[in-house]
Formats: sequence, structure tokens, C-alpha cells
Amino acid sequence: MTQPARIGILTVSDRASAGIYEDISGKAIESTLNDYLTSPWQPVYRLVADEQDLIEDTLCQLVDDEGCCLVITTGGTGPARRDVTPEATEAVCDRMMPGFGELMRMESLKYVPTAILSRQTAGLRGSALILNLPGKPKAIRQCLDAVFPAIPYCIDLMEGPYLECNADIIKAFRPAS
Ligand SMILES: Nc1ncnc2c1ncn2[C@@H]1O[C@H](COP(=O)(O)OP(=O)(O)OP(=O)(O)O)[C@@H](O)[C@H]1O
Ligand SMILES: Nc1nc2c(c(=O)[nH]1)N[C@H]1C(S)=C(S)[C@@H](COP(=O)(O)O)O[C@H]1N2
Repeated sequence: MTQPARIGILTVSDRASAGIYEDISGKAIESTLNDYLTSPWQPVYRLVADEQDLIEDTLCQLVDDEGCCLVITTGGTGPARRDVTPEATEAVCDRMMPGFGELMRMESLKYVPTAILSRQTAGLRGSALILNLPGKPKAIRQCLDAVFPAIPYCIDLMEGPYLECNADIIKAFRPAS
């Protein structure tokens, strides 16, 4: 039997990590992926404060030790002084994938004029894709609906697990070979 794909979910929030509010956004990532994916997958969940070292260490752990082919972060992408998720992402990635951030911001503008305040980005560490989402729970689905169609093929190109999607919910695009 094929091993389930391991997907990291990293919530970056001072208040959620301190227990001041519940981490709704991390849960929204998990339920969105459950809606999208028909192939077996397993979430690897982490919740940390907005500290760059901590975010970097956790991203490295999720990719290098936990074997995640995809890590989706939420929070810490804005202009506030403590928002450092994009910096942490860039620090641990070998190559950046700027198109993901561009498309998510463009789509998010359909919902909120403050979409441009997110510095969300994406990049590759080894054979894993790291993708930043904003912290707001509503942003999760809005952003993932925009970029997820390209993610299974991106992971194919890095020789990761073959992700299959429920085509009634999200259409993964794989160019004809
Ligand atoms: N993980 C989360 N779960 C639930 N709600 C969230 C989460 N992250 C953000 N929010 C909501 O979105 C609002 C704006 O996000 P903001 O970026 O200020 O959150 P944050 O990064 O968690 O803040 P901080 O790290 O300062 O505690 C928050 O006030 C909260 O209502
Ligand atoms: N789709 C979507 N994108 C969004 C938002 C949103 O509500 N929906 N909020 C914006 C706001 S108000 C901010 S400040 C930035 C950064 O949010 P973060 O610091 O929580 O990551 O994301 C932006 N992008």
C-alpha cells in the first residue's frame, strides 16, 4: 500500500499559540485539504509564536525530519513588526516560487482591499513546497482555491507523492505529457 502523503500545517500566531484564541485557521487548512484530496494524506500540525527562528526551525523539521512534501503556513504575513513568516520561508528555501503569492493576492483582492497587505510567498526546500497563507480563517479557502490546482503537478515535478483531487471540488491541472 502507498504511504499517505505527509502535509505540514504550521500556524504562526502569538495569540493562538498562547491559547488566547483557538487556532481556527490551522483547522481550516486541514478541512480544506480533506475536501480536496481523494488520495491518502496525513497532516503534521504545528502551532508557534511569531518568532523567526522558531518558524524556520519548525519549517526545517517538517520538511527534513517529518518528510512533508508540502507545508502550508497561516499567519504572520502582514506588515506588523512581528510578521516574519515570509522572511522565515525565504531563509529556509533553496528557490522561491513568486507566482503563488502573486496569484493569491490577486484572487484575495476580489474579497478584501487589504489583500495587498499580505507578503505571502512560496518556495522550495529540497523536494517540498512551502506555501504561506494569511492568518484570517476566511483567507484559507480563498487562497487555496486559487493556487491548489497547480500544486499536485508541482509536487510531481519534485518527484513527491501523487496527489489526487476530487474534481467536483478542485481541478488539479497536469499538462498532457
Ligand atoms: N490561527 C487563527 N485562528 C483563528 N483566528 C485567527 C487566526 N489567525 C488570525 N486570526 C484572526 O484574524 C485576526 C487578524 O489576524 P492577525 O494577523 O492579527 O492574527 P495573529 O497573527 O494571530 O495575531 P498575533 O500573532 O498578534 O496574535 C485576528 O485578530 C484573529 O481574529
Ligand atoms: N483572502 C484574504 N487575504 C487576505 C486577508 C483576508 O481576509 N482574506 N486579509 C488581509 C489582511 S487584513 C492582512 S493584514 C494580510 C496579512 O495577514 P496575516 O498577517 O494574518 O498573515 O493578509 C491580507 N490578505
